[in-house]
Amino acid sequence: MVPSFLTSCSDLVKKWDGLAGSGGYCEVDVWTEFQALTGDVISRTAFGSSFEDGKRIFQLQNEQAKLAIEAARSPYIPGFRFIPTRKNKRRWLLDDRIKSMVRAIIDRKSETLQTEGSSNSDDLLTILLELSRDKKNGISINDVIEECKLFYLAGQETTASLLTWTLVLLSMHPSWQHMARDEALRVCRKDVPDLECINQLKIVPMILYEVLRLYPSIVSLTRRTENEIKLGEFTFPGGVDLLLPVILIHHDPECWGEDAEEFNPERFSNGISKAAAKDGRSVFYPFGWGPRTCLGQNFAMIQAKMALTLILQHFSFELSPSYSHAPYTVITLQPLHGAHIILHRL
Ligand code: HEM
Repeated sequence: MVPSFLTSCSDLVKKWDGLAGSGGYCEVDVWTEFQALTGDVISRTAFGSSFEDGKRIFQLQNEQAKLAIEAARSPYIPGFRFIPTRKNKRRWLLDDRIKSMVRAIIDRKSETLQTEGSSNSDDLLTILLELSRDKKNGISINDVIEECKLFYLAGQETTASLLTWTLVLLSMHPSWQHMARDEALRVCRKDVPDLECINQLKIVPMILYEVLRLYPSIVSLTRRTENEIKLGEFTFPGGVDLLLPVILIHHDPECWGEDAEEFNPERFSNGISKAAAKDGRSVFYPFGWGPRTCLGQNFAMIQAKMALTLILQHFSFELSPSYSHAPYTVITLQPLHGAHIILHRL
């Protein structure tokens, strides 16, 4: 996992270095750049050597998700989704293509597993295929396909959103940018960061938590009551959909104090539980909570720390004059007009 992170993050820094050219600076839309980075990382982790094919699948999935959101936002007409309109036909075609491409990767991988065994690969697909071989407790090939798709949907944009808002906020708060860079250079020097040095960072994770508090990638969670349940002073019958407004709780002065709207990573200096007026663990939900909590939170945090450390080691950055602050939600919290940042090579 970590080598995949490093390969992808180092490629990004090299690309930016090239763009900076002899002038030593360049402007990039980090929202687009980080989506490509996190897609690359997940594709490598999920599909190993087939990661280029995986990326093509993910592009099709993106298009499919956009069409699904458009449909969900249109007035509901029963049965309309079965009518062969241009967009519906495109959705069906995308579904077929994605499934057949994933199936082709799976077939190739199964063949390699049969001839070479699994000792050389630790990608998600190999692990899932090993599970699907267990006839008694195993999962079906359809489950394998769905898991690969979910892994990408859940992990790509969320992590890109975290990294994007981090660069935006560190541009708005240069003193925290300096502190983070000092730490990155002190702990990891100019070396390629490994897991050991990443784990020694204190300020970088404080910053990432504060970004997730103010700009949670997923702004609300839903739950359905199974049976009658009492929550605080309210009693809900079974079958009720509840919405947990993560972003509102994260901005509530009763939980976080009068400076709840301010970017102050210091509040996380003694860990999550001490960050809020109440126990931080009960008012901080960037990765959800309970049995359905995010499976990829460690994956996301290691990737974000590694990417941020590499960027801090090589560049200082500021907002472009063309940047306009407009967070909006399409599944994840994203910048409506992109996030244009000027990078200066150090
Ligand atoms: C900053 C990055 C991320 C954020 C903020 C985030 C946030 C979340 C949230 C809020 C949930 C819903 C939890 C709930 O309902 O209680 C979730 C679920 C999930 N996440 Fe993440 N996630 C991130 C990255 C990732 C990554 C990188 C992966 C995979 C590599 C991933 C895989 C999943 C999966 C599989 C679920 C579904 C768990 C289930 O329903 O049982 N996430 N995530």
